[in-house]
Amino acid sequence: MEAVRFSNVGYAYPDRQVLAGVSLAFASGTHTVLTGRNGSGKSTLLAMAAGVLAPDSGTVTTHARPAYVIQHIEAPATMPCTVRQAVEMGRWPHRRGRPLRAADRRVVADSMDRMGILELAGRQLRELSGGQRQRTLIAQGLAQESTILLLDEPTAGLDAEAHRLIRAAVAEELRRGVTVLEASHDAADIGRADRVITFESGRVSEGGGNLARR
Ligand SMILES: Nc1ncnc2c1ncn2[C@@H]1O[C@H](COP(=O)(O)OP(=O)(O)OP(=O)(O)O)[C@@H](O)[C@H]1O
Repeated sequence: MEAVRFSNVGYAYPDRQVLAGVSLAFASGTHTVLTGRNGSGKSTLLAMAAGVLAPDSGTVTTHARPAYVIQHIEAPATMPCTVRQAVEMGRWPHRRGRPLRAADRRVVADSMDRMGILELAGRQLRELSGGQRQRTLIAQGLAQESTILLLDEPTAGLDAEAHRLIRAAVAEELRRGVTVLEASHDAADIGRADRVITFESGRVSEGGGNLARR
């Protein structure tokens, strides 16, 4: 089964072509790390997988509604909202307008626990450090209980404990059959992946990863 497919995808911002002729398919339940220089197009590809950017050419097919976790530096830090409320937003796709139920609250608490932020539940987002905000966004992504998890540099700038929690959460999602696409520059993250895709000058190449080694 396939979770996401890019077919001959091109994308340009007004002053630069970022991706050209990219064709990739991601099998369900696999873990792929997207790597490559700053500005090589990893975030752009994740945004297209999430459906928040449409390709200029080619097609992107996503076989489920993904949970998309942007980097905390991309998120408004001053939004008047507590950590718990931010993670509860992850339940929106399940609620469809109904109030939060006990089962939703359990998922929210479990997601905060997995990111080690239970004790921050009542804090405003503006009162958090960058790493704490990043953990909150990831907890919001986990609370979505999606079958596709898109993570944009989830461990960048985080301490060793946060890094460990995120790796454990990714491993648990993979055990549950979730497909994980993750942009990362981290050698340890890259070493754990089933597939490693390197971005360069609008193109992608494949190499390394446990699938390639099998
Ligand atoms: N909204 C935008 N308008 C114009 N150019 C943009 C925009 N967003 C990104 N870019 C440019 O597109 C290119 C690809 O950006 P992208 O964020 O996809 O790269 P990346 O590989 O994720 O980089 P990083 O490792 O720094 O996160 C970069 O050169 C960037 O400057």
